Amino acid sequence: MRIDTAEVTRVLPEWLGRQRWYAGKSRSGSVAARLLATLAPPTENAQPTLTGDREDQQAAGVQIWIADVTYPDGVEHYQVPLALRTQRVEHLDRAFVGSVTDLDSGQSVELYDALYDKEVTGVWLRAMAEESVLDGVTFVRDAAASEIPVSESSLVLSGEQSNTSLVFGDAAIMKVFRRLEPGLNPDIEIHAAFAEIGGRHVAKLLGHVTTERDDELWSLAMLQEFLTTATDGWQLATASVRDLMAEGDLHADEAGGDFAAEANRLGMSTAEVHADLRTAFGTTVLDSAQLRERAAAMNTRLDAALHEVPQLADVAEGLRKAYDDFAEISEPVTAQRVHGDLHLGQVLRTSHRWVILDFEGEPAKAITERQANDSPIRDVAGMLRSFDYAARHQLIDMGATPQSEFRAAEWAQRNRDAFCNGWAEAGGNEPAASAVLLRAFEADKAVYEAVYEARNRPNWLPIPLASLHRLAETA
Ligand SMILES: Nc1ncnc2c1ncn2[C@@H]1O[C@H](COP(=O)(O)OP(=O)(O)O)[C@@H](O)[C@H]1O
Ligand SMILES: O=P(O)(O)O[C@H]1O[C@H](CO)[C@@H](O[C@H]2O[C@H](CO)[C@@H](O)[C@H](O)[C@H]2O)[C@H](O)[C@H]1O
Repeated sequence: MRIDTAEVTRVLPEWLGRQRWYAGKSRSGSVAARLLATLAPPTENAQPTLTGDREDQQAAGVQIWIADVTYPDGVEHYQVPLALRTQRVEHLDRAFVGSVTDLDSGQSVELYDALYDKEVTGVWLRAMAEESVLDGVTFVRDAAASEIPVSESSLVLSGEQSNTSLVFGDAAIMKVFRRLEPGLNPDIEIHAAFAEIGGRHVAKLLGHVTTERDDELWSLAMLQEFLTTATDGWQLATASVRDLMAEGDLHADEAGGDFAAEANRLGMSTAEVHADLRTAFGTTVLDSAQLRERAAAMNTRLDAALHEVPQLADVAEGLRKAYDDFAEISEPVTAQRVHGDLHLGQVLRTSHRWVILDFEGEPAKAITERQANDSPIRDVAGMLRSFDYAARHQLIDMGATPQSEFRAAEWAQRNRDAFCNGWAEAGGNEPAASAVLLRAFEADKAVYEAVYEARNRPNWLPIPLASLHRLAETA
């Protein structure tokens, strides 16, 4: 079975535009498909059927395609693993990408997002367990072969994510990176480093997948142990806010489901992760010239954001003042590897401890930028933003009143303080002592969030905008 690149190029744009992880929705780019690798030819991949249905008995081929999207100011590359089938498959309807023609037989070939096709996802795990190289794609095993659950069936996680994650049984989770860039993905890099130093607050790395092109390494996927008993911080924090709002007039410390003790432990765990990152990668110092450069970059991000979110004009002057204060910090600032996109959706509470996930950094930044050392206050700011989000997002659904606004602000403040105290107690500096850094980082993050919300969840845009008003006023 051979399919024509031009035909794949024809069907991809409409499907891409519907994917949550596709960052190009608000821009017009031209899409060109290219075949990266064939992981399994159609005839060699027949799997025993799960359901016994006839349609499942077709042998699907598996290919990794890349969608190169060209905009006036650059190119983005998206990974699109495709399952090639000879017939439409009803239960895969939501993963249908398009129909093309087999160049050899003239028959129709039905293309599906392979990550939703349970009959083919085992290819990735088997190749990692066997440390295979398939058509230039290298499958690396980072744990014992017995820890790779090759015979488990997969299920795609349905959350709003930048990548696509599949859970195999309840043993492993594979994240397939969607937007690709040259370089070892920091998520793989940091998990591998933590395996060496014995970091306690991350999930175990089981394997990863890379390829080489034009003498550069590209990261395609990462496999980790799946933490079955875990609940994510966003669910726990928003349940606490719901409990509070359901009570008539109680304060956050009086209502059931108070989150502050967990926020405090989360702060401590974050400080331990920062210490592990220092052990693994060392520290550097940001001098005044570098601080000015970072402030200039924040201003540039604000300039770009103003084009997409015109409401930012009301706060721009105050934010620029926060960035000026950052540029004028006179003492050197200690820098290290950081998480880069820390928020409540990136932390899991297991029965033993908080675990931090997804060390990729902000998906919108280049890998080199995400690997650059920064102040760990950047992560503290990210989490503080998340407490604002958890408190305020329910006001969007239920409608804000002066009283609910007040109570949401009180919940956010209580948990922000608890987190900062935990971070300081476990070895971070007191964040309040770094107030200028904290305010600038919070502002920079909330500007990023304003763009993110405008593109993905416009009804949530008021959340970062409200915080930006507060930050602009205090600058
Ligand atoms: N090791 C794990 N164990 C259990 N759940 C996980 C694990 N890793 C990720 N998850 C779940 O998958 C979600 C997405 O993972 P994440 O790494 O944040 O992907 P993305 O880069 O797409 O945002 C997380 O919010 C979490 O709910
Ligand atoms: O997909 P990622 O987890 O890498 O991160 C992106 O999506 C996040 C939303 O899912 C977004 O986070 C923002 O919304 C969260 C609530 O859904 C909130 O807790 C965060 O504080 C807020 O930044 C994140 O910014 C984006 O990079």
